[in-house]
Amino acid sequence: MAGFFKKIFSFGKKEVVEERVDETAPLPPIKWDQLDALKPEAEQASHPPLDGEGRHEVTGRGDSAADGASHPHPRAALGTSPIGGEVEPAPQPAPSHQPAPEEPQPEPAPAVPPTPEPTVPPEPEPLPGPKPEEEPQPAPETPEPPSPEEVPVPPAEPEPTPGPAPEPAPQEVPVPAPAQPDIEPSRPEPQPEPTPVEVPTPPSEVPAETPAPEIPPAEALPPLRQPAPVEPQPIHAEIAPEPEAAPTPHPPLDGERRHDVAGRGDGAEVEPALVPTLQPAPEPKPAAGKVTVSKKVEQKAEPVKAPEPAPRRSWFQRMREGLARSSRELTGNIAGVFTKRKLDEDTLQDLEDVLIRADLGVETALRVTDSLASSRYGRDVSDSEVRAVMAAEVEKVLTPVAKPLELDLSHKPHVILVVGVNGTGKTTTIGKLAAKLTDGGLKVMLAAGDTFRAAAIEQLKIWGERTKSPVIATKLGADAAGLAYDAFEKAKEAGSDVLIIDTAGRLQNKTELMAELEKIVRVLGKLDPEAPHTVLQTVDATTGQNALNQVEIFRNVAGVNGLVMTKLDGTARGGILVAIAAKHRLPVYFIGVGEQVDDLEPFSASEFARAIAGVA
Ligand SMILES: Nc1nc2c(ncn2[C@@H]2O[C@H](COP(=O)(O)OP(=O)(O)OP(=O)(O)O)[C@@H](O)[C@H]2O)c(=O)[nH]1
Repeated sequence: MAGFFKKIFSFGKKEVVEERVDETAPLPPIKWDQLDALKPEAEQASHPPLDGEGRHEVTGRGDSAADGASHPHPRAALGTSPIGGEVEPAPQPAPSHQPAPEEPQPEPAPAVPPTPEPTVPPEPEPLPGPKPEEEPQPAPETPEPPSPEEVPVPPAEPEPTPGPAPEPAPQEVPVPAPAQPDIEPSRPEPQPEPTPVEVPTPPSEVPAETPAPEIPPAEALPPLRQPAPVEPQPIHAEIAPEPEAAPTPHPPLDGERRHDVAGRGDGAEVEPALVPTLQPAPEPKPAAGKVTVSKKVEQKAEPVKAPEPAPRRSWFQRMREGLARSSRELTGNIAGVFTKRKLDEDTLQDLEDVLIRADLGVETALRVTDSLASSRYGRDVSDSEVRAVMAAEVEKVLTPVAKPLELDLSHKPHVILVVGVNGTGKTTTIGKLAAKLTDGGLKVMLAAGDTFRAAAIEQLKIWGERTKSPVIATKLGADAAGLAYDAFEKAKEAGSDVLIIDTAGRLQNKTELMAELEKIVRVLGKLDPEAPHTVLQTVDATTGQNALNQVEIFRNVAGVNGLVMTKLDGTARGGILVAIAAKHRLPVYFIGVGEQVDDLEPFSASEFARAIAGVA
């Protein structure tokens, strides 16, 4: 018996060792009788062999299918190393397990976000750490990618598996293509390509997995799964910078990190957004440029005020324009005389007539013709040569009278008595002169001595306001001499530098005029024997030859010692000034070429002579 048992036991071992080959051979002769008797014992004997490793392998295979649940755990725990190498020979069980891991795979795709989330906190470190840990999972899955290719086997199994993990795997599993979709869900577009599908999956990850293509295609599968984890990594890397951007506040949170990150990103973005919003606020500050617009508008308004600049033309320009009529008439007549004609007695006589008609006076006309005859008699002479000679001779006449007005401020005040015919511009000239003096820092007082005309009083008050000069006035028709006396005293009391006295200019009663002017001079002399220190006569250039008589009268009655030629603008009779200067030899201090305050300029003999002669 003992020997029999030994044989059987040893036989059994042989069978076990030799497996099926030995079993086929011996089965026909012996087995049935002995085995039937031995069966219970064999079963009893089977328990002891449990310790043997060989049964483990067998049972292990048989149990593996039944144990399903238990195996998945060890696989998950064991990782790829044991199973991975053996799995190839036993693919079926592996797929059963694979679907389970596959399920996690589809899950990883959705779950991927969580994986990155945990990885997020340790961005640099966790990345390497989680990779090896996750790799075991992808490793079992790595066979899966071939399984999708081999899918025919797994599809039946994945269907049962759908029970455990129904959602993604089952529907996708039935067809190998769906298995790909399993991968695809995590990576959508690559699906159309079968194995390349995996490649396409990496392409999304390509940047990180570029090394994977270097690995042979068989291994490409594992890298494919790795890329899946890798993908989140780059994502983390990408996300990482964001949290870095706004890391400080929320440091730790894993899953929330992304949320936080997103939140941070949002927050961080929000802050910058706020900042830019704040910046736009400062930008509007530069947008203060808008303010400039309003300023421009103001500037536009200003030019509206600037119509006055028109009279800003230079004095000489204004004088030339003012004498234009006089010059045109004169030069035109001269040209008519000397067109293709030699200088002879007739031409000289014609020229003399032209100059006299231009109010230059006989004396000045003779000076010009004499000058031409002495140098150019019997020669062809152009009108320009004639005008040049005329300008030179006129200048010679005017130069002695072209003197600046000098005020002796040793007299307090320096009294200026302004006389002239009505309407020649006395009051206006007083206002212009007061403006010059006050602008020069002198203290000026005005006296409204024309008591016969109310408008003259009011007009002087206006000029007083413009020039900030006090105006001494009395009731209409009052004694002009009495007013002059009072104004002189007040000017002394006020410490005025200059007192300017306006007077009436009635010529219809020469006796009354002379009596009044003499009285004013006499009264002023009581306060200062030398007053009035300056007696200015305004001469209206438009009056022509009458100006010569006016200067004659006022010079005799009031002791005029200086002239102001007014209204030279727009008259054709400016030559009268030359005639007056030649006859009376009185200083011409100023000439008036307009009604504005600055239309009073010192007289220049040269400029006036060239202007009236039409010489540039
Ligand atoms: N175009 C021009 N007009 C002038 C000039 N000077 C004065 N006028 C004008 O001539 C007019 C008479 O000027 P007034 O200053 O009142 O003359 P006035 O001699 O004081 O006259 P009465 O007060 O009546 O004695 C006014 O309309 C002045 O604006 C000038 O140089 N050129």
